[in-house]
Amino acid sequence: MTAPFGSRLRAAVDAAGPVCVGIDPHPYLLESWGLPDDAVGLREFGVRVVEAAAGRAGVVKPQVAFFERHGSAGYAALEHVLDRARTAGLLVIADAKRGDIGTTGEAYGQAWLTPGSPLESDALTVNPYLGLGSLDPMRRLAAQHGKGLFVLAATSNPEAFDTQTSVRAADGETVAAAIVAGLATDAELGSEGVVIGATVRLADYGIDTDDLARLPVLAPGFGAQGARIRDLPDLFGSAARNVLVASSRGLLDDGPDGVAPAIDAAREEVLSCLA
Ligand SMILES: O=c1ccn([C@@H]2O[C@H](COP(=O)(O)O)[C@@H](O)[C@H]2O)c(=O)[nH]1
Repeated sequence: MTAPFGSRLRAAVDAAGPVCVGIDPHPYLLESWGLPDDAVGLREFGVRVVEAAAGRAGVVKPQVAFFERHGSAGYAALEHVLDRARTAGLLVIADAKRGDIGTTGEAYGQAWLTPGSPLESDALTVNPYLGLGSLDPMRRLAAQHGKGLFVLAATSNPEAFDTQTSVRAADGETVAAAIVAGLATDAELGSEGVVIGATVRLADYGIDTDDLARLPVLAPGFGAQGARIRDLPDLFGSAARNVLVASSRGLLDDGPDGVAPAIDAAREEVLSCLA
């Protein structure tokens, strides 16, 4: 029986640190890495990031969209990268932001969260804006298979602000805070987590750091989007130890030989600011 995702995440972070390495093969990165913008280039790019991340970070996060650009060949490349990452002992969060009505959502869960599926990952980013309840089939599948979900709550992109800070009821709770409140907190570190951009201020969303005490927090926005690792304690307070410090371009921009040093530097900076 596989251990729950939350426990596996805690163990991975304790062993290798809280940096979550994005695998985002942007066309400009493929070119600067000397790789073709095709399935061969995607596969090589992903494998090089995995090799740099193994032992230096606990978690990688492939951005599915960049693989999807190349259709079925891109998906074959992604399957290879997922397998290499999991074989290397890295936890994989597939950043696909899936969400749909329940029956279709169940099929997404089967694709990404079922053991033996070609796209099997350890966790998946999911979109609750068709209603948190629409995620129930995926939540059941994740729990059944020891997988994780990261539910979009307060995303790093500025244009999400109005929707996610909307007050939905007389009690003044925001949409984002309601999503956080709706997640399972049945373990010291649960298997249902949230996506909260490192570019946002929790107070604007009515989210208290205590609300995050038992939730893994996937925090994109470090690096290229402007968030700074040294601000982690100010951004997340008492929940900072639950945060996966996610960065893609910031770790990838210096070319294939720059990835390992960039991960090392990020990990050291996180550990020193949390010490
Ligand atoms: O709120 C969110 C949710 C997901 N992302 C994703 O993270 C990476 C960020 O890439 P950078 O190069 O570090 O900016 C990317 O895959 C996004 O789709 C996010 O940025 N914000």
